[in-house]
Amino acid sequence: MNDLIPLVNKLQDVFNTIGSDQIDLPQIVVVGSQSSGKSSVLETIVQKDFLPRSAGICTRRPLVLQLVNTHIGNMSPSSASSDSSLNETPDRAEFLHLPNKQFFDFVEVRKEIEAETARVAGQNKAISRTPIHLKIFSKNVLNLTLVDLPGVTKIPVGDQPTDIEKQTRNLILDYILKPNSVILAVSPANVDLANSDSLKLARQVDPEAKRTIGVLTKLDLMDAGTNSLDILSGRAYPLKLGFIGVVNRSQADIQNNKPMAEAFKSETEFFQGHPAYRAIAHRCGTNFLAKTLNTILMNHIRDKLPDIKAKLNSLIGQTHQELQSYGDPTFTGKAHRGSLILQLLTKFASDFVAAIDGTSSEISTKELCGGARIYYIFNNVFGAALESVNPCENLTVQDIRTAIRNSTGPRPSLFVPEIAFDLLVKPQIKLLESPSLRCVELAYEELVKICHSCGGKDLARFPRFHAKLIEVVSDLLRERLGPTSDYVESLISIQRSYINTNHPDFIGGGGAMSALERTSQKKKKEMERTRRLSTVNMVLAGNGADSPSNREENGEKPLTNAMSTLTVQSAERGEREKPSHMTHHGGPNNASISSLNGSPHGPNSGSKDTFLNYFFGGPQQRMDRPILQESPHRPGNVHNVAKEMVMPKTVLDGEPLDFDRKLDHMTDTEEFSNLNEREDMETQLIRSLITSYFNITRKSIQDLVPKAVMHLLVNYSRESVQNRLVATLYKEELFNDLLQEDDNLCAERAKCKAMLDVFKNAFTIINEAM
Ligand SMILES: Nc1nc2c(ncn2[C@@H]2O[C@H](COP(=O)(O)OP(=O)(O)OP(=O)(O)O)[C@@H](O)[C@H]2O)c(=O)[nH]1
Repeated sequence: MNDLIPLVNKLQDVFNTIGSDQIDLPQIVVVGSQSSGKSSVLETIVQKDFLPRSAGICTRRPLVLQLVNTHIGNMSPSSASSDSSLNETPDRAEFLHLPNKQFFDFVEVRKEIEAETARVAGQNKAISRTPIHLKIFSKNVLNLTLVDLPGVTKIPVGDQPTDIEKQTRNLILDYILKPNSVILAVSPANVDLANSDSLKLARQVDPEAKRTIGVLTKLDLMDAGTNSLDILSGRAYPLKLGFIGVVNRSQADIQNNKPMAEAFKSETEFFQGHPAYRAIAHRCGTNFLAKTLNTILMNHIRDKLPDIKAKLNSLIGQTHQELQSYGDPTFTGKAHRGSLILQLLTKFASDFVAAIDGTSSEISTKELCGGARIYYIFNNVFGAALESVNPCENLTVQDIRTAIRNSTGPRPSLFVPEIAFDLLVKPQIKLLESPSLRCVELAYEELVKICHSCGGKDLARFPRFHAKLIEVVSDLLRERLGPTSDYVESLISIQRSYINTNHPDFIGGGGAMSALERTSQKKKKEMERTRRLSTVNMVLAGNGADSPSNREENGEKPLTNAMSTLTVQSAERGEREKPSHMTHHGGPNNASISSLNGSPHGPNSGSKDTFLNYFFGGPQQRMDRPILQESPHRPGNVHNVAKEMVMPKTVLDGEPLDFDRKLDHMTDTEEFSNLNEREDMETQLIRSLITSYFNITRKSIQDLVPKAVMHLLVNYSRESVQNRLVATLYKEELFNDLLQEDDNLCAERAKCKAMLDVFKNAFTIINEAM
């Protein structure tokens, strides 16, 4: 049983070698406010002057103190040569940070503690969390493991930081929070217990007071007539482990170098001679405290050992697993290099393919990744980008009019020419190029991202190999980016190279006209309604009516007039051009006129035969476009209307034409702002034709670009990645370089290996002891 404390000391030693605090080993933690007498208690237990003493704060680093009783043979393995020599060994001390040095002079021990404290915590009054490990071998001590902590301070002194109180409290809490710590709460008897910092802290972490043992110091300094019997007998403040009263050396005793043995004697005399404590003297004093602590610690260890063993078992499992994750260094040897390279390379390639296909085992449930992101790019990003393009983007009235004029050449504009539509729609199709190329880029960027996430933990071990794999796949992707972008660019060029007005979905001239007519009629009706309302208002106001003739005088021509004009022209063209399927008669094409003017045949019957249908794809004319020829039959009225559209008004009116001025105004927007009704109609017509054709092209681009990206970029790289990697990297001369392990990883593996050894060692120690 008495071997249990050395056992924990052994475990502590083992864990100290790797600085691991994963196992919460049973230990006694000494807690108290500054100058409450903590160090004095420890010194009395050890029966040696070995701790720093000064006016201010002395303990500035945790001191883990292992007391080893040499009388019963509890020597450290390093120093124990034979059992017979044990009793002859003088008391000595060893520091963990000075493994090869033994201290026989305890003044030197104190100096070393001071120097080591200053080395880490500095020369001022600051504190540090790094513990000092000290082992004392003596025949006068009982086996114990105690931790002396800095005392709780309230006000910073000297160079102490302003939050010194918080720092100290946190440090103390770190130690006493561990469930396997027994709290030795030191309180000076000459201060009211209600103000005891140590008991307050202990209660925070041990509210049931199960693992707190109280120590009352300075009982000799209590006011005359007062005593702490209530506390010591457990009536004032109940603790399961009880209170023990001690009397340490006073400052004067220390200064006078009062020997420990004498201090012991004085303490015993104090309790035995004190009227209040005489009855409990056998349960007071440092000697009794040391014995009690020894028993408490042993019982505590005995209780906790099965848990510690179980914890060690699981730690061994975890650490073993972690060690495996760093890879086995033996497999990088010459005999295995080739197969290792091939295995990692194949894993990388299959990760890449799996990420694209969405079959990866590490698929995220938090965000879109891999192939799903490519799908998202196609359907959402690219789709939305295409949808946002306005078919008539940057297309002003002026552009349309200029295009119409330019496309008629030196001749006056008679019809809305196909060439103008062609001229105008091509640059609009070009607007689809930029989002399409961006779609290629985005898919490319996604593939690059995918390749960066491939390889997993196995490859983290070989950073150079990983980087090389990424480089090769990135090169492959970059190679494919050019051809894919070129192809997509040519898809747009293909669309622009031939404007297929025969496309079944194209609205055509007839459709556009009908739509326009519907809109204009709607507008007209609205205008009529407004006029009627205003007429009523005027009549009511006693004013003249706004007759239709008046309106025409004011230059307001009904829209249908212009439509009729266009239709009449179309009839005339029909006459002149005589498509083979049309009947050859002298007058205008009545069917067309009637259809545009809302004939009972409806817009879908005769309207297809208007001149616009002819140009922009009326079903009958699409296949057999007639040759233009001058018709000898031109009814006067039609001729005049057409003439009016062809000839500038000034010429008709006989006014002299100022050519220079007209030339200046050719590109003047003002000219376009005063469009006549027919010109307005033409512009609107062109716009709706462009929109219709653009929408057809957009739909087809939206369909073709993702297909091209999948075929030329995604599927290509997916299928060729493995071959490319093997061809580029599976080369004997590269193996050494590729299999260079990461330095950090090697260090981590070594640390992990050491940890595993420690856990295994600790497990064996416990197994042997139990
Ligand atoms: N008379 C008397 N003086 C004591 C007793 N215990 C401690 N002292 C004195 O109180 C002062 C502080 O004691 P320490 O043991 O240094 O107190 P500490 O809690 O370790 O102090 P820090 O480590 O600085 O927090 C010293 O001068 C001791 O001599 C006691 O039981 N009786």
